[in-house]
Amino acid sequence: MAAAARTALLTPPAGPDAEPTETQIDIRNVGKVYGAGSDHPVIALDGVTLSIRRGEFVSLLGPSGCGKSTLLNIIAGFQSASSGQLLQNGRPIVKPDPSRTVVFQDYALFGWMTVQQNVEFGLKAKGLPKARRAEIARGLIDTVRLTGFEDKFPHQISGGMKQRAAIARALAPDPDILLMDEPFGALDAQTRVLLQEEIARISSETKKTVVFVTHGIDEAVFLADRVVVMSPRPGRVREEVLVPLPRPRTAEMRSDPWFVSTVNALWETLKPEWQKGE
Ligand SMILES: Nc1ncnc2c1ncn2[C@@H]1O[C@H](COP(=O)(O)OP(=O)(O)OP(=O)(O)O)[C@@H](O)[C@H]1O
Repeated sequence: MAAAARTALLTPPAGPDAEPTETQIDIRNVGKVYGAGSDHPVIALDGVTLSIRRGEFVSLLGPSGCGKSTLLNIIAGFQSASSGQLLQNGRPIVKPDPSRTVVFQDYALFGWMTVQQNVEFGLKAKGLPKARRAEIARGLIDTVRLTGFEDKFPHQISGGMKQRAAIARALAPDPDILLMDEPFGALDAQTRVLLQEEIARISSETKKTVVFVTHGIDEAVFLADRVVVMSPRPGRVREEVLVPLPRPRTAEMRSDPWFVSTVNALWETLKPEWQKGE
């Protein structure tokens, strides 16, 4: 992307509608080496520094293998960084925690549980009485527009519905941070667009902090307040694009001139790397 355009896009929103500025996730100079000490160590991340504000929707965009999932797993607490520091509200992230939940590409629903039971599962750790769990789960099932499918098992519903159920389950513990790893990657193009609109709506309504990993440039821009573009491996933050589109995001915004030109500019920047990674 041209430097002038990038500078313009990086101008923060100001005035009464400006987003709150409280840092929720602070990633400081994080590196990750797989197989350190082996003959073939893989440097997945190198010096990643990123601050994410409470309530912000950040898309992590980059070519295959640049370390997006690694970074997400480190934020989740599933993996540890090899170097650097990761803080949530000023405290080190050392293990998984219900304040950060994850939605994966492959849904990760329990096949032997109904939609309702899957969503309730996310509430078990809270120690709530059964009736209250059922009530909260019904509300979340309604939020993701799955009412009427509570008693279906995962094999009885479509991929898009499975992902809606997985989103409801991830929202169940009322996390501060929702981490999404290519959540729509396995869905057909139409379902993907519909679910993008749903997650845009849900994230606006619930005001969660969202970190969304994707290869999809238009998806990254459509959903995010900020697109963080990563370099090819070893992954570093290569550029950041602030998205000035208002919320709630609507389908028409995909034809907004700013949206179209930004997606095109990002594609021109990333195309050579995508081609190399093919
Ligand atoms: N457990 C592991 N052991 C060794 N290398 C790994 C491991 N996990 C990931 N890697 C390597 O680290 C690099 C980053 O992987 P990662 O999955 O984080 O990238 P990504 O950007 O999410 O890729 P994709 O978009 O294809 O999912 C890749 O080269 C990958 O092969």
